[in-house]
Amino acid sequence: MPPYGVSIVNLINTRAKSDEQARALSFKYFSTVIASIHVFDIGCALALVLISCSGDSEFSKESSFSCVKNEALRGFGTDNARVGDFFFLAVLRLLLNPLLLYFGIKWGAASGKSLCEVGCCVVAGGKRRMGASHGSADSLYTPLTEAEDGLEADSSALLSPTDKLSESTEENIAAKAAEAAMPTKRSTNWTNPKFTKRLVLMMIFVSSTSIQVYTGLKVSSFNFDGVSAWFAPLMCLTVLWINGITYLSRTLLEEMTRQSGLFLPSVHRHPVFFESTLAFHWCDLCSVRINGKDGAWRCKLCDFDMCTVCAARKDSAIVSENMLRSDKGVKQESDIDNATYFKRALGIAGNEKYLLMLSFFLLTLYCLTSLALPDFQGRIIDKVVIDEDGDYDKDGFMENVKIYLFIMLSQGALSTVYSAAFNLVSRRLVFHIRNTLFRKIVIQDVAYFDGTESGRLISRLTNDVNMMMAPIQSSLSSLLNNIFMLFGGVIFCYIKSYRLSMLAFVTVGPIMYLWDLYANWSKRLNRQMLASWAEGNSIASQSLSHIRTVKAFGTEEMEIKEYTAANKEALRAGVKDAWGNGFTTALTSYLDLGTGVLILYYGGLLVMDGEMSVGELVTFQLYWNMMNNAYQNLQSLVTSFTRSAAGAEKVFSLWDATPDINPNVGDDVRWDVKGDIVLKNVKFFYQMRPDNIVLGGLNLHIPSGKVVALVGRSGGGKSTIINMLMRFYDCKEGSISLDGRNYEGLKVSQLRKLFGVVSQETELFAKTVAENICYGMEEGTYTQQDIEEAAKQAQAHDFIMEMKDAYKTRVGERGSRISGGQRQRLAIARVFLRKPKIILLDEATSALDENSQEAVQEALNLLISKSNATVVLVAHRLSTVMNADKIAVIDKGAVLEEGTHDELVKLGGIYATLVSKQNKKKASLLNQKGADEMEGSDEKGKGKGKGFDDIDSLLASK
Ligand SMILES: Nc1ncnc2c1ncn2[C@@H]1O[C@H](COP(=O)(O)OP(=O)(O)OP(=O)(O)O)[C@@H](O)[C@H]1O
Repeated sequence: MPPYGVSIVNLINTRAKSDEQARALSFKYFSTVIASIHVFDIGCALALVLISCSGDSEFSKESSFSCVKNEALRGFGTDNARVGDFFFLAVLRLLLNPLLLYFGIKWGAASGKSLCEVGCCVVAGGKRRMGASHGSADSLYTPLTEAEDGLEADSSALLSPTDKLSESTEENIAAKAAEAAMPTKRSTNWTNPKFTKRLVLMMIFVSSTSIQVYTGLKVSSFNFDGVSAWFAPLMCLTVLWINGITYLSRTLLEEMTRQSGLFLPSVHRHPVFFESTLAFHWCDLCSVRINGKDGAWRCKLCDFDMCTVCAARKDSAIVSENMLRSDKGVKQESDIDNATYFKRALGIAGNEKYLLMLSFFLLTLYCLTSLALPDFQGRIIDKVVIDEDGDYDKDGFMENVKIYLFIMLSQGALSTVYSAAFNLVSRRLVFHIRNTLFRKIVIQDVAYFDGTESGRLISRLTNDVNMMMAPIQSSLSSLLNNIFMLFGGVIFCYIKSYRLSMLAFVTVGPIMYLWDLYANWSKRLNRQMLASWAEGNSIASQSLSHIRTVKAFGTEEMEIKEYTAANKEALRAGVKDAWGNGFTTALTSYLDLGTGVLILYYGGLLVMDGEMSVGELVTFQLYWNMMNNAYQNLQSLVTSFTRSAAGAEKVFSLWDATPDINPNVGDDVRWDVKGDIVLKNVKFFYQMRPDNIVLGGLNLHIPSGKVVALVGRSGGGKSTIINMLMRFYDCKEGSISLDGRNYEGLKVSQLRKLFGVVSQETELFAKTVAENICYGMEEGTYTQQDIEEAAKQAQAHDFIMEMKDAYKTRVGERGSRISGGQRQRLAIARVFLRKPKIILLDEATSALDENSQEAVQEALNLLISKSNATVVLVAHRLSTVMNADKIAVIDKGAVLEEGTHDELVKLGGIYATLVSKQNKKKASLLNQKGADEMEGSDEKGKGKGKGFDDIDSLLASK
């Protein structure tokens, strides 16, 4: 039995929109079914009494009412031919069960208030608060980054979007949440809800097991001679009703008395439940490790954890990581329940429908052969037993052996073909899903990647797809197989001997109950164990990836100690679980074995009485085992299926998500682009930091063919302007136009082809130098000579030729095998090769040392002078911007000054101050250098010239 079982209640919970609704739904469904079963139960018992009454000549003379009354009172003790006790016990169940449930729910309910009661719903309120949605009507957005009245209505909405999200509740919800979810103190008095609940659960278990044992024994020893043929099935049904009522009542009680869950539809699709022991996990919203002392919220259906801090934050739904977001905000993930998942998965499998149908057909045949086998095994045994005439039926024996052999061989062949067919379907599906999903990920907006870790995306491509495919790959076939075996097993058991079945079924309830108890306990331990392993892995991977630092600091022993401690924690939980598992296995095995012994003992008696043959007894045993195994397999399959649906939810959400900046939507860029760009009243903030308004109404004209330099304080928004020019993001307000055409109306895949970019940190691929230079160019549009020419212009050819494999040298992941300056020159070579209309240089030399800077700067100067392109240059040194056609001083998201160098110096503003500071600094450095030279010290002056024209340090100096 899997420790992470998913119950019917969990599935019902996913349909609710609040905790109260979840319980109300569970109550409605469960109580209706329980009440119906009670009606059937009483009906069955009454039918037994009536049949017994009408068939008895002694009673038929009496009035029907007194006949029923008398019959209902008889049957206990030695009166084995009467069924009044069945009626009496059914009435007892009808009275006792609701009473126990009532007390259990009333006094066993967890005392903590629901989170919504204490105000945590403010987090969930994203959806509730915001009615309007972005974009098109069919958009799935939960419009979290937008205030209710829209950005246009009020610029303050843009300036502090999170303020708009806050409602009056500013209390410390985390503390309240924890308090609400804290289990009540341990005590064993009657007022303790936990104790009361356990007591009631125990009473339900004991009462139902005793009634079941009594019923089983009664049926097995009942004298069926001369009674109606309806007696047997009606009595058998009684056992089914008892088991049903017990299981449903227990589940209902657990659900109605559990701690309150939390529904945060804007953060996670399923309800989450507080777990005080959840440690070593990582919060899925902030990626911070969960502190063991605080506990956390956990989804029972999928692997989603949320720390108490995130649960308390009112902006969790806006800035949380790993949410499905596009340029305009967080999108709501698709709501995929088991049925939808199944339909969609089959929809994808639609291309393979013939193969799939063939697999199902073969599987059905396989199941039928499996169900036929035990019967023939029994027949063969019967043929080797001496019959009444003291003979063996040799012919019959041979015939049955032949049929058995034939069925076995066909079964083998069928299983080979159907599993091969299923395998084929699943492999083709995985191929299709992976390709489509990668495509879907790559086309997402840059905003999506801002809030997602690449590791998660890789996991989505691998783990989530695998998890989602698991049922189709293997479970689907075994699901059908086991359903067949379960129902077939039960039916054949009853056909072979309902008396034996009745007796054997007595043990099913207790076995299920014990496994249930163990599963709940083991679940906690297993989570602890997995979390400790994850912790160990994290320690190992961190120390191995930073092995030089570990060695330099001599912290090998410390790392080993931490790693061992995490593993020790896992071992501790593992040992506990092993004991628990051993104990439960022993107990349930005894019950299982007990059932086996019971079957053999009572079956033996039936054989001796001539009621069944030896072969039939063996057949019964085989069907019983078949049914038992199928039941256990189904338990884990349902869980795996539900978990797959949870994995599929993420995959399908991404599958369905269309980016707001769709690369292939918009007008073609067909005209002869001049490169004249106008930014008009552009307002912008990044989604992950909506409180930080980066551009607050920026206006800037970038004339075609000119060099425009952006200067200003770090964090002022210069790189953001470059991002906006590349249309990585759209403006929240205002507009950008290219040659008079609105950016947002243009096809972005074509727009981006107009640009050549050299950024602060050049990202190279783990490919060869040549492949990196021509990255993104269509084959046939360039030659090797073009690549080399571009490299020469970018001052990269010499260092490339110095490498052993020259242009075929592989540069390593992110270009790690070459220096920063060399990487930049390859980036410049890319631009030379592409010959773009617009060149964006975003502090291309800032991450380099003095020597590399010079070489790269030279290459850049050449690039600027040779190309007729429009150039936007973000610079951190005054010397690089002085020759620009236009200099714009950017600070706090606005253009403070603009003009040529001379104009700005004349203006006497910030830029002029920078220039005069630079001049002073230069003079003082020269003086210092002169003094040093006179003192004969070379060392003192070293490095002081560095950054004398660095804009940031000039702005910082007084
Ligand atoms: N992806 C992002 N998500 C959230 N905030 C961001 C992101 N990128 C930048 N910021 C923030 O936006 C503001 C402007 O950043 P930007 O990189 O545009 O400044 P900059 O002027 O280019 O600075 P620098 O000269 O240091 O590169 C900063 O406050 C920065 O912290």
